[in-house]
Amino acid sequence: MTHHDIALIGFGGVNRALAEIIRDRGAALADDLGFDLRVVAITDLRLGSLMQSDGIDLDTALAMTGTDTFAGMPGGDAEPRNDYVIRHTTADVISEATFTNPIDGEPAISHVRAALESGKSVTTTNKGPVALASAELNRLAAENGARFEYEGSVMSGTPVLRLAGETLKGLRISRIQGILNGTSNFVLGQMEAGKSLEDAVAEAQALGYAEADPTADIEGSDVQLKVVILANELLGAALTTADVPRTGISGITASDVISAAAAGEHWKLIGTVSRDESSIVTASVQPLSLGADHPLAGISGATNAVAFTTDLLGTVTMSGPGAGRIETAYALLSDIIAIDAHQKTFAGAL
Ligand SMILES: NC(=O)C1=CN([C@@H]2O[C@H](COP(=O)(O)OP(=O)(O)OC[C@H]3O[C@@H](n4cnc5c(N)ncnc54)[C@H](O)[C@@H]3O)[C@@H](O)[C@H]2O)C=CC1
Ligand SMILES: N[C@@H](CC=O)C(=O)O
Repeated sequence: MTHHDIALIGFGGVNRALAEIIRDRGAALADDLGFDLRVVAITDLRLGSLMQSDGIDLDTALAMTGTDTFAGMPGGDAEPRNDYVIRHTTADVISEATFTNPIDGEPAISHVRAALESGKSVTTTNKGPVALASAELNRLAAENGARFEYEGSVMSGTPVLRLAGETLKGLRISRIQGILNGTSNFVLGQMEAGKSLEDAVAEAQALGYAEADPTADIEGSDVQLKVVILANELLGAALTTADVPRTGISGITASDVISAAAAGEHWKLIGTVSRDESSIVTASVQPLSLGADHPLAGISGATNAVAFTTDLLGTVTMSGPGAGRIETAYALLSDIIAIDAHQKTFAGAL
């Protein structure tokens, strides 16, 4: 049986949900997947840091709230000490799930860099490092014999990056169009049902869908990061957020949404990536009112969907959860499974 020790950097909704999965399903996962998981370090802005190389008691950690602190526990400290913990933990996998910073990706980029420099693999749902530094971080991973995995950075637990990256090979994709933000899609649906934008955002926050600053969801910068990731990962582009014009949904009024619905249409925040005949890739983010015949028109709630326009298959649409604690934690687990599989393949090849 193989073992993976995990360090959780940021102990909010998503990494807590990963800890719950490990606590509640660890034994079943070991039977199914052939490896054991153990959490040996946790850091968080509010709780501080905890390093216990023989495994942290997850019931105790999960019972802690934002007013508690790890200080006073064996291996505990009131400060997160992210860099120290990442470099010195006995974990072989670092799970980075701190706030996404859409401007410069920090401090998450530094967390990922520190992990990879010390030969530890990384799983992350944080869009900043992936959209803003994936070339450097993938290079660093390769140089240090580690893996950088980020399935949950687009469409939460729905495996769009691996699915499209593997199963659409050999097709020419000319367009990727998607509903890529669960919060804004949920909010637009709630507005159709008569709720105010503010009340709908508060509900999305309570459900664990929204960013720490939900402006990123409403004003489109979250989708901007995701279209950069799709363009660069799946179309081999080298876009940055500066290349992607963006308009969010704050200008869409309740009456816009209700009158569109009366005409059989639905407002959606749409991210689009296009590749022309000369392979020039462009991208944008904007709200569009979609007619009922559009493949994305019926996607509701926090569900996300992506329609790929291809030469040999026409349009291929993938949909699934786009936000949520457990759904997103599954993406982290799927990355750990990929890291394990890669290590076993590599060991088998030696
Ligand atoms: N919640 C969701 O549905 C999804 C979230 N994500 C991404 O996953 C990441 C985590 O999301 P959530 O857990 O929902 O967010 P959250 O806001 O619930 O948790 C983030 C945690 O990180 C901690 N933190 C922030 N900066 C830190 C730092 N410098 N050092 C140590 N701890 C720090 C905070 O104290 C908080 O506990 C975010 O980057 C988010 O964009 C991605 C896909 C879906
Ligand atoms: N806040 C985001 C979470 C996933 O990236 C969303 O609502 O889609």
